[in-house]
Amino acid sequence: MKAPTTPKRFRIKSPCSTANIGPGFDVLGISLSLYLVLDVEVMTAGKTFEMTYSGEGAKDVPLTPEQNLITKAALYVLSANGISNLPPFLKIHVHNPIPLGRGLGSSGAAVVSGVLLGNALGELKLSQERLLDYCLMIERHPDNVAAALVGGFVASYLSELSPEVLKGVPTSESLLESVPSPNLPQPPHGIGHYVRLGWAKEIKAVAIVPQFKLATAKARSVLPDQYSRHDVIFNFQRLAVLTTALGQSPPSPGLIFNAMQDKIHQPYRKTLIPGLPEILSTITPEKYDGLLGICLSGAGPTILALATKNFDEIAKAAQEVFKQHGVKESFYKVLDVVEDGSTCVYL
Ligand SMILES: Nc1ncnc2c1ncn2[C@@H]1O[C@H](COP(=O)(O)OP(=O)(O)O)[C@@H](O)[C@H]1O
Ligand SMILES: N[C@@H](CCOP(=O)(O)O)C(=O)O
Repeated sequence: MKAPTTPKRFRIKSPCSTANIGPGFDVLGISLSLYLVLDVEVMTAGKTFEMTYSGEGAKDVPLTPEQNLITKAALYVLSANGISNLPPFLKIHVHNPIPLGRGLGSSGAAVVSGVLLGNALGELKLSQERLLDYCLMIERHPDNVAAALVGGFVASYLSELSPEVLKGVPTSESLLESVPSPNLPQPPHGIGHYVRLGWAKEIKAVAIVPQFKLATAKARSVLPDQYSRHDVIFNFQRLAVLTTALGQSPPSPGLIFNAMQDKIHQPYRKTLIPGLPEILSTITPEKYDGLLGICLSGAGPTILALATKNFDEIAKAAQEVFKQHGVKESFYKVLDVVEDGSTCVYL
């Protein structure tokens, strides 16, 4: 890629997200008010590549284009569109307040912002649907990336791809490993489908974040390949009710608390998250006025409580159970559901 004739500056913002919301494993996602921000300068001359980083992960996240998830996603989008490298004089500052490996969609935000970065650097003008296809080539479950890209409370599914189409689709890992090769395969069209659901404005998300990481890949590896009909129906019934119940004002704690129960992922992940069964069974709307429901945020270990009041009391109760189970350090954030999704704004 050549340097532009005039310098360009833009800012990309991608929100964090909480996925699953109990029964909606790999289906539901909500974007929340904590944003990964990229400040990008494409210069006509000067220093070659410079990436700086502040916030969560500053000590661990690699800052070379071939290793960093954000730039790898951008390089993939560029390569799939016939552009084999980044512009020669590029400066990126990343500010990341999203804790890594905690179930708040840090990788989803990194992937979405990287795909937007590739789109902007290559001046590709991809549609939102096509951007989602690119995100899904990298992060194969749609819940976090769909919510981070479009914003709000989102339900999504993936197309079933025919064996012929699937033959040309590399695994996410091999795709990222082959970055930055030229002419990587484009994603099939229309892999991801989503709908935005109603959200009652008075509901806030309390994220109780223990001070240990759990990689999503590890938390997915403990899940079984097959489920009983009973457990699948259990989740379907609750999922259908939950998608509407969270949009009703005033929200019903009785309906929502029960509709946030799950038999597909949380029971299997309890071995990875000390105190999880006790948190889910003892922190109830009967004991905590304003609580609507409580579940694992994404793959964990963060706990998500949906509530209309008493946020601090609810969060402290979860922290106390973590402490009793040996998780001494944790913090919490009271977050808003944000509707605007990811943005790229020229400065
Ligand atoms: N801002 C970022 N920049 C680069 N890589 C990131 C960033 N955020 C997350 N990642 C990558 O994603 C990994 C965490 O992803 P994952 O295990 O799915 O947890 P999470 O629930 O936070 O998405 C990190 O270890 C890191 O490799
Ligand atoms: N549906 C996924 C969601 C993972 O979310 P993350 O924020 O933990 O990456 C899962 O439960 O595995």
